[in-house]
Amino acid sequence: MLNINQLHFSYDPNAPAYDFSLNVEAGEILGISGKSGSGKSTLLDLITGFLRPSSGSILLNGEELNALRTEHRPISILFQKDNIFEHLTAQKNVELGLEQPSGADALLKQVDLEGFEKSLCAELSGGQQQRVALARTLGRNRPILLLDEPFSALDDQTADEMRSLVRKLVKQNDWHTILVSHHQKDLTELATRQLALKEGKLHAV
Ligand SMILES: Nc1ncnc2c1ncn2[C@@H]1O[C@H](COP(=O)(O)OP(=O)(O)OP(=O)(O)O)[C@@H](O)[C@H]1O
Repeated sequence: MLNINQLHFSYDPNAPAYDFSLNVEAGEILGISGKSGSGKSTLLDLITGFLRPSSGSILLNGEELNALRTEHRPISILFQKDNIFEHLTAQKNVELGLEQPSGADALLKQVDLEGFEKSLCAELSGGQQQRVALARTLGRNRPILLLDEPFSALDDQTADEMRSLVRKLVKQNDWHTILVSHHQKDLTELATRQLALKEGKLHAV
């Protein structure tokens, strides 16, 4: 279980204060909606450690993550774009996430990219690029997955396919997943539970 308890943060003393509390079970996708500027990126940055809270805790299965530097937190992130190195092949991108460089092809197969191992990522479609990023996520297999508008740059059909794939992988790997999105379809079709971010706090939907 991922527990975020009263994570308190403010950009400066005169700015609005954020106070975040949430829980995510293994294999669950918590959807977070919120208007532009409501603080969705701020929440994700606090979880990854790019921002430091003034108080509160982040616990994964009882273990405190606050003290860990960003690169040591057991977290993968999938953004809308720029998740991969376009000048490298699909295989190389996946290998970057692995401790030993074997196994990338099997991971690419799991995201239906068999036959694209040697393709330059710059030549792949947006959906295929997201699949490469997911293969790398699979290879690292970190227990927390943050999805930041991950399907917004994709056409409807590709976004549908990606939602199915992500749903399957989260379940298979028991990732504690938080999805932030403006897109109602992402939230209704992917999230197992939803919260709305308003005025610095999370509310039940
Ligand atoms: N580095 C910063 N310094 C001061 N204020 C900031 C900083 N970054 C963000 N903010 C402010 O904090 C608020 C929340 O920003 P945040 O980027 O978290 O919103 P968001 O919900 O992710 O928005 P969007 O959906 O547009 O990406 C906004 O009012 C923003 O202007």
